[in-house]
Amino acid sequence: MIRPGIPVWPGDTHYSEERTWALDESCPVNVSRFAMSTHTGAHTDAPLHYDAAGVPIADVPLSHYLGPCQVMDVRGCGPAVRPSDFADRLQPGIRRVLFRTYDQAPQDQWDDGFTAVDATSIRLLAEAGVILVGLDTPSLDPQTSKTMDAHHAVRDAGMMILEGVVLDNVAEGVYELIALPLKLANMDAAPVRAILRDLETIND
Ligand SMILES: Nc1ccccc1C(=O)C[C@H](N)C(=O)O
Ligand SMILES: [Zn+2]
Ligand SMILES: [Zn+2]
Repeated sequence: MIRPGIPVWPGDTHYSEERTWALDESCPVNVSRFAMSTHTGAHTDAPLHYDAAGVPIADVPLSHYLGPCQVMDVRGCGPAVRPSDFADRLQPGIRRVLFRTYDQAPQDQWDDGFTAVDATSIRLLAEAGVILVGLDTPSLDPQTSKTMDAHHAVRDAGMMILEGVVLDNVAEGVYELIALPLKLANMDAAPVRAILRDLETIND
C-alpha cells in the first residue's frame, strides 16, 4: 500500500500527503495532494527512465500490461534471477512473467540486498516471446548498477517492466494480469494498481 513510510530508493522522495481542503461546516469536501517518487511501490518504468531518447510513460503501449501472466517462485535464487532458476518452468507461449523473490516484500524498510534479474534471463524471456517482466523488488538491476544491463536488455527487446509488485500471497501459476500505468506526461515511470485474476473466475 502506498502510505507514509513505504520504502523508497536511497535518497529519493518519500511519499507524503496533505489535506488541501477538509470537510467542516463551511467546506463540503475533502481534497488532498501528495508527493512521491515515480518509482514508489508497484510501478512501471518508461524507457525514458534509463534512456535519454526513450519514450515517457504516457506513450508506452498498454497491451503489455493486460493479459495472461505466469508467476514464478524463485525464492532462494541468489543475488540475481538466472535462466537456470526458471527456464524449465516457463510456460510455452506465455507473454508476461512475474518473479516472486521474497517471502514477504519489505513494506517498512529499504532492503539494499534485493534480488535483481540477470540480463541473460531477460534475453531468454525475450526470445521466448515475453513482452512484460516484473518482480517484487525495487529494480531489475542491482542497487549498485551503473550499467542497467537488465533494463537495457528490456528496452532492446521492446519489453515493459513492473517493479515493486507485492506477491507475498500469490501461488505459482498463470493468471490474468491487469496493471495499467497512469498517463502522466513527461514522466519516467508511473504507479500501477497491479492485480492478478484467477483465470477460472474471470467471468464473475
Ligand atoms: N528511484 C531511483 C532514484 C535514483 C536512482 C535510481 C532509482 C530507481 O528507482 C532505479 C531503479 N533501478 C528502477 O529500476 O526503477
Ligand atoms: Zn522503477
Ligand atoms: Zn527499473
